[in-house]
Amino acid sequence: MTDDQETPEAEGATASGRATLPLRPPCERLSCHKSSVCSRSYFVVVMVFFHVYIINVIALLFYVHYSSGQEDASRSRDAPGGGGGGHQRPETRRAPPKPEFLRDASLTRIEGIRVGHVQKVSLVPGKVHEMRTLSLKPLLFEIPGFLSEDECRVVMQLAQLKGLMESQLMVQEGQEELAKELNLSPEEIFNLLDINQDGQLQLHEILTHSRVRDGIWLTPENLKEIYAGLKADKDNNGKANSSTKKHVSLFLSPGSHDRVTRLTRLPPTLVDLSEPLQVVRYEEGGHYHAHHDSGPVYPETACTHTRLAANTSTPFETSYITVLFYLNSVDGGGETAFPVADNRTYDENEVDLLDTRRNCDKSNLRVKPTKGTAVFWYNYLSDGRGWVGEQDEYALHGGCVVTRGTKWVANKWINIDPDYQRQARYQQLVSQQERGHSGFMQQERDDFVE
Ligand SMILES: O=C(O)CCC(=O)C(=O)O
Ligand SMILES: [Fe+2]
Repeated sequence: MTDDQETPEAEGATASGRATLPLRPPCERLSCHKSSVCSRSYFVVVMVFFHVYIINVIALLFYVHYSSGQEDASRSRDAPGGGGGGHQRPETRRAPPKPEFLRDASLTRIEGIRVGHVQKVSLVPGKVHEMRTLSLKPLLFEIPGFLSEDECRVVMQLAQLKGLMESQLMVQEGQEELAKELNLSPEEIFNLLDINQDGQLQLHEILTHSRVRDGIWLTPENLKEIYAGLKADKDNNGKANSSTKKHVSLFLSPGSHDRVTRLTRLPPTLVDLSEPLQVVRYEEGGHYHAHHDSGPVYPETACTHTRLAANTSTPFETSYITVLFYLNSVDGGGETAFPVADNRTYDENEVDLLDTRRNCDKSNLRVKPTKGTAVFWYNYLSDGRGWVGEQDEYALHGGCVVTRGTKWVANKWINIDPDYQRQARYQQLVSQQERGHSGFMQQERDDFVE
């Protein structure tokens, strides 16, 4: 290319005679053009991004607001008297709300970890107990020193006292023998019964221990007779009194279920509504063939403790957890046997594992009765959702023959209906009954005291 071969702009500029402007290279022009186009598109792109960003932020805010609104709605639906207003998820996505009295009723299951594992548990202030895993199938634990010596004695004496009361009411002729066996002074009896230790025996304190048989309770007249028999009613005014006031901690007093509640980590209501402690005494030669503490639940015989609510009480049959207390150390035999614990290998056609008289020695696990020790086990598996599942066939157990001395045990069966809704209805009925009953008790007390 020569010097004459100018660019068209250069030529034009020369021809027009206009002042020659410094020529900008084409690329610069182009760049200028490009820059203006670019800035517009750049602006558009930026604006688009900006809008998308704003829309995203708004959508996010809506989402946060919407989901917290849903939580509030479900919370208010669960709350007592919650109207369930506001946004609600479709019912299919949520289990039906629990009734108020079972809101906290998810059944905690204690982990066994492995056989021999020891975990520390805090059951009473200032004391730590050790809980040892004895088997995983059934989930079975042993807690030495759960009851003090005094508590063991009190439970045994109270059981004897109740035997005496029953004999006074039912079998007059057995009375003297039992009274001798009881070997308690009227004052000691008084102290055992005087739950609040106020030096007076209120009717409800007697009634706490006066369920004679299923559905049969002592009447005020019976109690007057018993008072007279025990010479506790010194003024003969139907109101018992005590001259000495000795403090006896009553394990069976209302609220004494605390320790069991702490041990099992179950909702307190479930423990409180379970049947009362059952004390059993075995003489030499006594035994108890292997059995389950709970039977299958059929709709028509459904959970007998549900029937209690309909005024036909006990026997209870659905023990979710059994807590067994050894009230004395047995001189010979009397172990609690778990024939198939952790291992179901026996040919059960050859060995009758239910027969504790013959086959206790073949049991996979035997617990030696030691005064104050408690063992507890789950008779049911979990349903995986915090409620009672299938019955645990490994929970089979029995009492081996007492070869020397006597054996005293107390059972605390924690009754929970495997049918969650039925348990809920039962608890509702009981709380209604209790509200009505407290009025009745007050009336009875007034009548009795004067
Ligand atoms: O006596 C024992 O060791 C077991 C008692 C028992 O299983 C029961 O009373 O249900
Ligand atoms: Fe049992």
